[in-house]
Amino acid sequence: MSVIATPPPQANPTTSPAATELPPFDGLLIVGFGGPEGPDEVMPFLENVLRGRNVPRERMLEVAEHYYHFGGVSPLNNQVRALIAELQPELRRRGVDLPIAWGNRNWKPFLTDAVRELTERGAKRVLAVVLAAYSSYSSCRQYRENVEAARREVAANLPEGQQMPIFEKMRVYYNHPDFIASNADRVREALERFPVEERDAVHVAFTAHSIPSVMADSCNYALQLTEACRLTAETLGLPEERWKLVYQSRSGRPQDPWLEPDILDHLDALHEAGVKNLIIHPIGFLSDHMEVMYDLDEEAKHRAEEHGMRMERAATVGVHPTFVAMLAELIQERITPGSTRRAIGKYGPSHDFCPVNCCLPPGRQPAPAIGGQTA
Ligand SMILES: CC1=C(CCC(=O)O)c2cc3nc(cc4[nH]c(cc5[nH]c(cc1n2)c(C)c5CCC(=O)O)c(CCC(=O)O)c4C)C(CCC(=O)O)=C3C
Ligand SMILES: [Fe+2]
Repeated sequence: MSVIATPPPQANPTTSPAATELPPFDGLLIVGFGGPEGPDEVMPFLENVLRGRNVPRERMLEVAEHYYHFGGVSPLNNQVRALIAELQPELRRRGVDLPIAWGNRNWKPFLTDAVRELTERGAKRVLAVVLAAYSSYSSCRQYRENVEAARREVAANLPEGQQMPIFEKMRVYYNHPDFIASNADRVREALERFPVEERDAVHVAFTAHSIPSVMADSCNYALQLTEACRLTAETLGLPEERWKLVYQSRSGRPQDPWLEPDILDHLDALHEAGVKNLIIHPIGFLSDHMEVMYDLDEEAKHRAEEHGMRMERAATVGVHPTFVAMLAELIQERITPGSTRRAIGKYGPSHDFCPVNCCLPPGRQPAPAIGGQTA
């Protein structure tokens, strides 16, 4: 365990630079994963995703085929554009009027350009809104490192008279009441596609991106996912024996353990158990991007059909108004010192500043990152 200095008592229970020393937030950075928008972009995008990773070339070529199957276009970038288009007026309605820039880890528009844009606009303190609801190396720390790397790149070529902004990261929100409410709504929408008399027997498989077991051991990813599923099921009145958290989109080398069970194995098990009706809800993702379209709507759908099962895929939260309102609330909360920090369930609101070595897999050198505790 790392030793973390006890923070002073404050509304925000994390160690941060004394708020009085800092300028107010004056910019928002939306941080996404990125996806290709044409066939020529698929391979360079995948090279970016997998640089330095233990993922065999065959897996990369296989995933390239998933993208080509849809014309080489991931829907992800357009989904982020749609989300920002909803978020902007929602923020303005709340009296929050900050410039927004958007940048991705793996593809255009890149983070470095977004950081440069905010810097050129004279931003002094920027809140990074990462489009991921749970903590893990992939979904939290790596984004924090990516923003810091972008910040350094921009800082290295800073025109005279310009100053670099400070960057912080918004907390994860897997247990925010409005995140849970939006997910529950999505499952309900799918449930309504079943005949009324069958609804009481429909099973729900919640899915999330699998990650390597060593990565999972160093973070609360599975714990947070389990809690989000539990809270969503509770909201729906869904008994424990009718839902399960499973994983999808396993990558990596076959010999390395990743989080299980896989959705396809789960479909086999449900079939064995005589289950006829299933909803798959990708609670681990925020939009219906390529891994949802391919791994669920193609692969899992096909497996369900082989088993003679009815499978309905629930939508991700996407631009659900309650989800958009939650993002706006979290932004408002963070830029307004002393705000109430809403969360439900067992764990309370997640930290604003990540502890030292938060989500750091063993053997990985900590790279410089934004949004960490300073004491
Ligand atoms: C936790 C997590 C999230 C959720 C949090 C978040 O949203 O960030 C997520 C999201 C996404 N993952 C995505 C795509 C891919 N992920 C890959 C590979 C990997 N993902 C991982 C984890 C996660 N991934 C990991 C541990 C790897 C192995 C390589 C590594 O250690 O980094 C690969 C490589 C090929 C392969 O699948 O092997 C691709 C193409 C897309 C975009 C889809 C589109 O284009 O529409 C999105 C939103
Ligand atoms: Fe991924």
